[in-house]
Amino acid sequence: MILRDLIAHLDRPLHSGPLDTDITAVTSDSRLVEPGVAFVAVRGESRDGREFIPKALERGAAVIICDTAPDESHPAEVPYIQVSDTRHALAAFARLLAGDPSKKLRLAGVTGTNGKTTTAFLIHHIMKRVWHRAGVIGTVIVDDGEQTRPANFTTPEPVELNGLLARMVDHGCRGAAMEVSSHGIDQKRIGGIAFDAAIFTNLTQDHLDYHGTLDAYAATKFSWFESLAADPLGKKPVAVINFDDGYGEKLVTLLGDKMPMIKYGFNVHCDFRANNFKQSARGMEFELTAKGKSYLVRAPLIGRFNAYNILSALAAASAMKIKLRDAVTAIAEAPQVPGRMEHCGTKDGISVFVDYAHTPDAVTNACRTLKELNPNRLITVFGCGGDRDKKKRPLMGKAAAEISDACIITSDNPRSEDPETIIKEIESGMVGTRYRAVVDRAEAIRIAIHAAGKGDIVLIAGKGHETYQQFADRTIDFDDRREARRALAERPEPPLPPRKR
Ligand SMILES: CC(=O)N[C@H]1[C@@H](OP(=O)(O)OP(=O)(O)OC[C@H]2O[C@@H](n3ccc(=O)[nH]c3=O)[C@H](O)[C@@H]2O)O[C@H](CO)[C@@H](O)[C@@H]1O[C@H](C)C(=O)N[C@@H](C)C(=O)N[C@H](CCC(=O)O)C(=O)O
Ligand SMILES: Nc1ncnc2c1ncn2[C@@H]1O[C@H](COP(=O)(O)OP(=O)(O)OP(=O)(O)O)[C@@H](O)[C@H]1O
Ligand SMILES: N[C@H](CCC[C@H](N)C(=O)O)C(=O)O
Ligand SMILES: [Mg+2]
Repeated sequence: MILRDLIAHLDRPLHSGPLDTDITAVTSDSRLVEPGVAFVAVRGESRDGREFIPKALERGAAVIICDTAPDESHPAEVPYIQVSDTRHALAAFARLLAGDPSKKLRLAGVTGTNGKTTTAFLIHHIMKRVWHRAGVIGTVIVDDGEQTRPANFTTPEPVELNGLLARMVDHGCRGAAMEVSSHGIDQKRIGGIAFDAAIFTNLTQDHLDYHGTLDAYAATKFSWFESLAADPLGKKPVAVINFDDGYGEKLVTLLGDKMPMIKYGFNVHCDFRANNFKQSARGMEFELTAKGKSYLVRAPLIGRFNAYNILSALAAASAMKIKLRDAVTAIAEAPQVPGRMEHCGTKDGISVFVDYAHTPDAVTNACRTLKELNPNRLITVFGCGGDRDKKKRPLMGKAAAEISDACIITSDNPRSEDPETIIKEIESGMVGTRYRAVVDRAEAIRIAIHAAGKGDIVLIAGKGHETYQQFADRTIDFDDRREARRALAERPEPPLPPRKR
């Protein structure tokens, strides 16, 4: 695309150098620059992209985009564009160079502290059942309609994101579901992406390391809805909001009548309302009241929180013109979301579940759900990630201790931090229950599963689908599900029953 046409989409850019240059791609990483590629110098948290302008020029950058004026040494023959917001420019170039793919798909975005991955999986499943081809982008996998691969980010950077959406269009997908993280909103990774449905699942404590306060975190989430209301980008996006959640209620008030809205939850004021929720170890059912009709929803998922995820998936599907009856039928065969309340086996009357609960609210939900299955005891194994929100550590401890009968505190991904220090911070919130600290996660899992007896449930929380464990100096292969199965298999065989006389 010609540079002149690209910069027409930027907000009052200042420019120098030739504008008839052909631009083939864009990047914010100097290491990926080649001739024909535009380099956007983004100021990050640890590095300032402007440091890498000389490197980008050396590698043949076709244009430099920056938020300050060029220095004197800048070669006159290389165009230089000065903008007020480099992340906005990066997103705009990425989108335009990929052919603005979000406009060619029905796209549902999911934001909120918990439930994004699950909800995106559910919407993707419904879309595939009804439209045959659909894509998904999130924490666990990306599926471009033909190939599935493990994800790098929850919400990818603009070049990867638009490239994925373009491949979905090429592969004949009619729609896609994607997770919208608060980092993704704040860093404008979703800049210019046109959504048909925007879901708000809930907001509870997480990511205070990044956002500072819960209100600032909420404001970031809300800003996505406000921007869709102010500029729907040629679509008529519907906001799908959890109206049982305090922040969801605030969002409803904030949006007023600025955009169409579906409120969901268990309370009587909801447009998509659940009632008569029941669950067993195998799944759940509830009555859905929506659009003046009533439906019996059955799903092979457990946990009242998953009823919320299902409600929002059904509401989003309906907002995207999928017949509610078809969506309800599809949900009855919803897939297992990897590492979300994943049952990893039963032996000697002991059941083991792996769940990605890594926030205080998620730990509460996961523990409560399993307690509702009436185990003899609930034994919870968990830790907290290093280099992430420290304030959630005692709160996760408190949540696990309050509901579980026994806990083993262990390491999650310690990253650059000392695992024992993280464990101490968790311990400071633990009251009431019996617990032990075991730094080695495999050992902690083994101890819990070997100490369990008939009728007990073991919950291994925090790492879900992850297949690695990150330490300061190394990353190892690690999978809670594999460790759980191994520990179950290693349990000694029960003694033979006494001989009949
Ligand atoms: C906190 C955070 O989100 N950080 C992101 C941020 O990093 P940063 O601001 O520190 O960037 P930086 O390393 O200082 O680099 C600045 C710029 O210099 C460029 N650079 C750097 C080196 C070089 O040689 N040449 C060069 O051009 C970089 O490409 C970058 O554009 O910008 C980088 C590039 O744009 C991202 O890769 C990086 O994500 C890091 C890896 C990360 O871990 N992010 C996580 C926290 C994240 O985004 N998570 C959310 C999920 C959260 C959830 O909901 O649970 C997600 O959506 O995945
Ligand atoms: N709607 C919900 N409300 C509260 N807790 C939930 C909800 N859905 C899932 N959870 C809990 O949160 C955990 C993470 O769920 P999920 O992966 O769907 O969320 P996420 O928002 O994608 O998380 P992340 O931001 O880490 O990717 C689950 O394992 C479960 O314990
Ligand atoms: N998206 C979350 C995942 C946390 C998962 C947990 N296992 C950890 O490593 O802290 C984050 O990056 O904060
Ligand atoms: Mg996720």
